[in-house]
Amino acid sequence: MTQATEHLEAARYLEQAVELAVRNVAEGGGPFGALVVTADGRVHEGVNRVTRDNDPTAHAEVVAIRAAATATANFDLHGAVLYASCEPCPLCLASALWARIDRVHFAADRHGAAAAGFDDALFYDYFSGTRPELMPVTRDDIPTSAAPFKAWDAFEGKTEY
Ligand SMILES: Nc1ccnc(=O)[nH]1
Repeated sequence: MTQATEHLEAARYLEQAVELAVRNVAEGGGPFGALVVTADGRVHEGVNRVTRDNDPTAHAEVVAIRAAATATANFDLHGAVLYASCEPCPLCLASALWARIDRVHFAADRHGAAAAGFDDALFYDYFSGTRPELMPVTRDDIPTSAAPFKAWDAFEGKTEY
């Protein structure tokens, strides 16, 4: 696919993601929508459901990834593309990495989200190491720390991911 054709395809899916986001606001959700297009060409939708489900992890991108994994009965979404109405936050990027998604396209960016009152840019700062005070993370090593990995290593029936 040429770059121009890829951009046109991305724009088409991003318009859909933005439509989902706009509709979701009227339905009481956050202003975010996302699509996962799996390798088979099927389109899996997600909208932000944080406040309606009392689920702080229910970002549009995560909801779309969950829908795609459920519909394809596979935790590995390689060959899939994520389209998001807004730049995916670190949670969503990590989710896409774990899902083995090929690539990501987004429309608005973290600064647009910040202007609307969302903390995406702030959390990017946390991960870049400039705002460690937002949430201290401490290691407390204990004698059994390695036991789960030893159990995993020894277990013959494991499903690796
Ligand atoms: N990029 C996003 C930020 C916040 N909520 C979402 O659903 N998506």
